[in-house]
Amino acid sequence: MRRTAETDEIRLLGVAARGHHGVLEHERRDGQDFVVDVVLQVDLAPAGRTDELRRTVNYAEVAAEVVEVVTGPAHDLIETVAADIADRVLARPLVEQVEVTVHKPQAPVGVPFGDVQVAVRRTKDVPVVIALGANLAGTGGTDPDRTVRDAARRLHRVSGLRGVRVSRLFVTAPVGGEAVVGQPDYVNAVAVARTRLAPGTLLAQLHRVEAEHGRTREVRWGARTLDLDLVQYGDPLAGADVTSTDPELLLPHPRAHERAFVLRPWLDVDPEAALRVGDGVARVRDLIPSTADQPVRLLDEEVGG
Ligand SMILES: Nc1ncnc2c1ncn2[C@@H]1O[C@H](COP(=O)(O)OP(=O)(O)OP(=O)(O)O)[C@@H](O)[C@H]1O
Ligand SMILES: Nc1nc2c(c(=O)[nH]1)N=C(CO)CN2
Repeated sequence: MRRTAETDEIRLLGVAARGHHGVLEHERRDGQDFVVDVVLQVDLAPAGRTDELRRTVNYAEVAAEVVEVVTGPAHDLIETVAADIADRVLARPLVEQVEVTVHKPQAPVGVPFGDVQVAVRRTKDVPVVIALGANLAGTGGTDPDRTVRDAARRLHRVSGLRGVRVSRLFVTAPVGGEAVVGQPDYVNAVAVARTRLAPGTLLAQLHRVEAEHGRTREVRWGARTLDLDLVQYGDPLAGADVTSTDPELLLPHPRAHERAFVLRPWLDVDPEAALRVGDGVARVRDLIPSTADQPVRLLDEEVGG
């Protein structure tokens, strides 16, 4: 079945408020009525499944945001009003695309007219970091390094991901204390990309790729044919990353900052990489020294190229 988020929508129509936007002096002075429609693309399947408000976008909050912009500082153009609203609504993690229409029915047009509207559409485009790992043979006995390479290639075909770049492959000792004793070494890599998908939708796509490679979810920290973790969603240096304490999707990944098997490949693909750690933001290159006790080596070094 086609992913539903591409078709699911919340439509908030006819939000009315008085504002002072306009080029003419009397518009600035007297104000007039503005009417705004907001159409949000949001994957509504999780909310439909659980009946939980936190799994969708609260349209009352969006309406309040619209009124705040319309009644807020005056702009010359309704284009600016529409773009402001669109940017604010799109910053909500679950919103993948937004279309905002601003109507100005009392605009000084000079001739009889029905309505004037501007409509802007904005699509999410967020940097993301995905960690790949494998330490068991896949379906048909595929080696872990082959599985990681295949999965990395597969990421290029995930609808809603673009600009995928993948690190070289690293061989890493299993991390996780007692739980990983006796496990074979892992092959790890990190992919950086941009996405228009909401975090949960992207994670669902990653789970699908894991399943295609024969991943079954059993023991926590158990050996696995393929593990894809969403390490970070958004740019922490711009203060534009999503943080989440939902156990189904913790963001940033709570253990990434202490894992050489994530940090080393990440630095390999992005020397300027930065990660939110608690209240601060650290460069990945500065986090690596404290993981020096975790054995990590380039796979290519091992096979001589
Ligand atoms: N940032 C995240 N990326 C991937 N899965 C996450 C994330 N945050 C929470 N999870 C949840 O963790 C659950 C268990 O995932 P998984 O079995 O891959 O954990 P793990 O790989 O054994 O441990 P770790 O999370 O320490 O790497 C998943 O069902 C998923 O919903
Ligand atoms: N070296 C290494 N150790 C791990 C890894 C991994 O990918 N590489 N993944 C784990 C759980 O996701 C637990 N431990």
